[in-house]
Amino acid sequence: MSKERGRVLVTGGAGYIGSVVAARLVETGHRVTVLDDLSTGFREAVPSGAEFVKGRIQEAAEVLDPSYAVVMHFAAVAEVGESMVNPEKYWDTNVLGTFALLAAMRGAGVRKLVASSTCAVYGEPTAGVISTRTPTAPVNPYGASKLAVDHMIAGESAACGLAAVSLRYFNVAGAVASHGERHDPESHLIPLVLQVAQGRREAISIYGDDYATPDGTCVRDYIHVSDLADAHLLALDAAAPGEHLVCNLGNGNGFSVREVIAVARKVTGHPIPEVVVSRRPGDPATLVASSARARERLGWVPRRSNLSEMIQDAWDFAQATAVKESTGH
Ligand SMILES: NC(=O)c1ccc[n+]([C@@H]2O[C@H](COP(=O)([O-])OP(=O)(O)OC[C@H]3O[C@@H](n4cnc5c(N)ncnc54)[C@H](O)[C@@H]3O)[C@@H](O)[C@H]2O)c1
Ligand SMILES: O=c1ccn([C@@H]2O[C@H](COP(=O)(O)OP(=O)(O)O[C@H]3O[C@H](CO)[C@H](O)[C@H](O)[C@H]3O)[C@@H](O)[C@H]2O)c(=O)[nH]1
Repeated sequence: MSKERGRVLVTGGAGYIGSVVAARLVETGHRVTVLDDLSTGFREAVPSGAEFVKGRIQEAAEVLDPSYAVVMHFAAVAEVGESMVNPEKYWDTNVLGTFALLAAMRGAGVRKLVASSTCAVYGEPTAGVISTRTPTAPVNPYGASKLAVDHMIAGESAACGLAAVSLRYFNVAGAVASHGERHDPESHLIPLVLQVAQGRREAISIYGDDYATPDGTCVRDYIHVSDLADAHLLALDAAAPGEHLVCNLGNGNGFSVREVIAVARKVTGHPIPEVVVSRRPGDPATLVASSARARERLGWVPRRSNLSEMIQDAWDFAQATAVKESTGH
């Protein structure tokens, strides 16, 4: 557990991953302020015990002051498909937004940052698992914008002594208590599959079955959001001033789209009909992590690596959310 007990600004703390980490920070005794514009997040996802400021990261200077010890930066636009058709939104929010956040941190003398990065920065590596030594070569504007952010953070660390950690998540899944994946419209595989099981969709569309993978569908490395929260707390004290530490976070196991659907059938007991449609532009065939550096530098060990448990937790969250929506509370 971190020794840090100063104020923490959590950008994007009304979103899926940010709200889970904000809740964990509150539980472990940190004073948390969430800054979120609610563009994709939900006010009710902000944990009780955290202060909430509705606003954009572009205006972070209005919130940050020297009482903050660290910023945890989750706020972003993060849809691969959308980034292919609306790339300027990705440069605007992810790059210009983070640029403004870093300037605000400099102005307020906040010298620690833990930021969300993504496996999308690696593009489509041809061989083996992806380590932090794998060359970065994004194949969509989302990944390109997040790589630009990582470069910006590296420069800030070198020039201004920022202690920074970029955590490159692979495919985040699962839920923790009342915090889970909830986007409107939803685009991610597991919540969509579960919407079929709930009767909210007729079938799950498989985006292509002609990839060079064992069953022809895309392979991803799914990581439980609770394990991600562990890594964020460990990251609080991991970098030295002037250092930009980059770690991958995944389990090192790949599951195809068809395997995910098969596990979801077992978890939900629903037949979950599938239909194969054309590929989604910008999707790499296979993304599987080596998290060796996270283990070495953060002492991080994933504890919830079972896909069936991740989908069970996501299912419990989806069912509880459906009840809340139907009863209004
Ligand atoms: N979900 C994944 O599998 C995954 C994988 C790799 C990386 N990531 C990264 O993790 C982070 C969180 O992703 P998520 O899945 O929780 O997404 P999310 O959409 O649930 O959360 C993002 C939050 O940021 C807020 N936000 C967006 N633009 C903002 C702005 N300009 N100012 C203030 N708030 C703003 C949104 O309202 C939302 O609450 C992102 O940086 C994303 O790139 C996610
Ligand atoms: O209805 C769907 C939705 C998704 N998929 C497939 O399922 C896999 C997973 O797709 P998601 O949309 O759930 O996740 P992505 O792999 O596109 O994206 C995730 O990983 C990215 C990095 O590649 C980003 O970090 C992003 O934020 C994060 O959600 C992909 O092969 C996609 O083609 C389908 O077949 N049908």
